[in-house]
Amino acid sequence: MIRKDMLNTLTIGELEEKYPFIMSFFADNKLDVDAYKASTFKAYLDHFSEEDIEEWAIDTSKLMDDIVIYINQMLTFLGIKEEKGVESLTILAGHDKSGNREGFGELVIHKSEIVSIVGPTGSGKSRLLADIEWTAMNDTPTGRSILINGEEPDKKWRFSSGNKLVAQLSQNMNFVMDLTVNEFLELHAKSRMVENEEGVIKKIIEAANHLAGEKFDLDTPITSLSGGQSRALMIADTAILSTSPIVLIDEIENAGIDRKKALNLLVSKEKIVLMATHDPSLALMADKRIVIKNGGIYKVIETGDEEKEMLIELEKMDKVIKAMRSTLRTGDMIHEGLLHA
Ligand SMILES: Nc1ncnc2c1ncn2[C@@H]1O[C@H](COP(=O)(O)OP(=O)(O)OP(=O)(O)O)[C@@H](O)[C@H]1O
Repeated sequence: MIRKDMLNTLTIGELEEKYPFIMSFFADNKLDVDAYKASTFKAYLDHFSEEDIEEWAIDTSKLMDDIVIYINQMLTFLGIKEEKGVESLTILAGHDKSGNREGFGELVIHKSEIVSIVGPTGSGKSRLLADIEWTAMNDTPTGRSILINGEEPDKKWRFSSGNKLVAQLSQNMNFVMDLTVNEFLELHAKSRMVENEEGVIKKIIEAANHLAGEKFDLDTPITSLSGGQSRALMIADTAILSTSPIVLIDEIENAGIDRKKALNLLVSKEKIVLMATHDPSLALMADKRIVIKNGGIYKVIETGDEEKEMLIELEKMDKVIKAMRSTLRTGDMIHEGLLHA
């Protein structure tokens, strides 16, 4: 469905692409829009002079209403459902903490893309994630705006609890409920009204155990999960159960989970993933990285071939550190041989 305010941003060319039948509306109303494909319909109507309007009895405000009615009636008549999910997320520039405009116009992130957010402590990484979660409309301290599929997002995203735009994995994951893992997942699955609850729960626990160092089962009380286990559970739960098309991760800690597997699990679900991180191997796994400085997006870097090659080296180093960690855990000595593990 189209709303009248959408006519303020969509050009006639875009309208024709989205709603090809609109051409007969222009023809029926004898509107020659050929030279105005790059303008909005409103701008096209505004070009008529007083004389034109009088001579041809053009009622511009009625035409604005009629075009909306026409499009919506045609969509209903043709049985076209426009709910296409979230294909892209656009960040429109705001300003940094000193009020300087951010150094980019707009940044578009597409489905299945991973974007990392890097920057010093306190620079504003969490603030950027919060702007996205709140679908900021120039109403947060940064003055940024967020568009979904290139359009102003529906306010429903802010307030509906079931149909959330964003699933957020935050730094602190403290459970206070007295439930077993199974009860917790059951509650969640019920609230999402999934079919085949049991199968889904099984899938989540399998995925969580795949991520966590130490295994746990469905009867474990969630309050006795370790930091790594609860994080693994939340990641698996978000990837499998959550319908939110955007996942925001505020630093995947090194708390005993395989972060690379975690990321792959989240991304394989055709989601948009943004993660704040200080970790080079995670940052380079992303397609792009946003560098934040003094509260503003300072630059956006594409992860090029050279960096992707470095990622292979980093993975080797990670493996060495992992081997040393498990050597420490089991009470053995660290030795040079581990460097070639
Ligand atoms: N553009 C901005 N204008 C005004 N205030 C901002 C801006 N960006 C961030 N801030 C504020 O600066 C403070 C620090 O930001 P934030 O917590 O996002 O930093 P961070 O990079 O996530 O830090 P850490 O790495 O320690 O988690 C917050 O209070 C935030 O609201």
